[in-house]
Amino acid sequence: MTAAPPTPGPGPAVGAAGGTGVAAPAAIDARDVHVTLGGRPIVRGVDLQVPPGQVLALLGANGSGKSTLVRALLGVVPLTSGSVHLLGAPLGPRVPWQQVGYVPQRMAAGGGVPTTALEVVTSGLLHGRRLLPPRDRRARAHAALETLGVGHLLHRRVQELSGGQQQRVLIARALVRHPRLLVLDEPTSGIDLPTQETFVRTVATLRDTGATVLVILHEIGPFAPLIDRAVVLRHGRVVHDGAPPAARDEHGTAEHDHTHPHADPAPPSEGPDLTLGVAP
Ligand SMILES: Nc1ncnc2c1ncn2[C@@H]1O[C@H](COP(=O)(O)OP(=O)(O)OP(=O)(O)O)[C@@H](O)[C@H]1O
Repeated sequence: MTAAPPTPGPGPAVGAAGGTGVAAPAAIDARDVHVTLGGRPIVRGVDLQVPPGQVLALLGANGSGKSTLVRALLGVVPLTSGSVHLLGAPLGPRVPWQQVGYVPQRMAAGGGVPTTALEVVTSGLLHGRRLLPPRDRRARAHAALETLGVGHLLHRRVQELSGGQQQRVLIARALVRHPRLLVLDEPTSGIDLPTQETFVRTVATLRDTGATVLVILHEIGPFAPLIDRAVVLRHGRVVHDGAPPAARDEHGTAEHDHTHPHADPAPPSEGPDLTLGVAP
């Protein structure tokens, strides 16, 4: 019989939990993930292991496959091949979904149906095994909205709210379940600066509780101090994985990260060929 390999397989333990010597599973463990949509390969062989407590920014030009990758990681779009474990469980019913928060990109908070912020946020307390909200749902929804500075909107119809307010309601819906893994798809895009700063404070608070955060960003912007690691996609492949890329040259201002806003320029080529300036 051979000894266990030193490198972990799918669903590995990657860190020590609380000094007990018991290793905690990776929050995300994706191996050789491929996604084809409409006959076109969109995600092409992505490996991504995210240890518990890490704040990871997923960057890349428009159309590089960021949203598709995240949706595949969460089981929203099917994998063409590869494997994904979340919080130690293979993608599927064994994932503790009540501990996973997801804020999709560009979604109207009410989905066009007249509904209040309370109802939207409370829906974040439901999952496959809980079809009725808990009794303390109102207090929990209010607390989540308060975290984002909009507790006073609890009984307002979301259709009457501004884009930034609706975005805060959607984030509150993800936070109300106290996620161990929070995934945000461009939470700050098109949002006013005060709301962006509120998001950053909220993510910092969540990070301090040991949660893992994966955030798709067009601009690292106000998130910069929080980002432990940046992964850059190009044409569905990882072309950088490490420190956040440094802005440079004509893009060398704090306001302009060169991963944005240019569309993924050339047709897919074989192998990664993007050179990025990386902060030491
Ligand atoms: N359901 C789908 N069917 C076919 N093609 C799709 C589908 N969803 C996305 N695509 C294509 O996949 C590519 C990647 O899209 P995706 O939204 O993942 O990129 P992105 O990096 O998140 O872009 P952006 O920054 O603009 O949001 C695009 O060319 C898009 O048109």
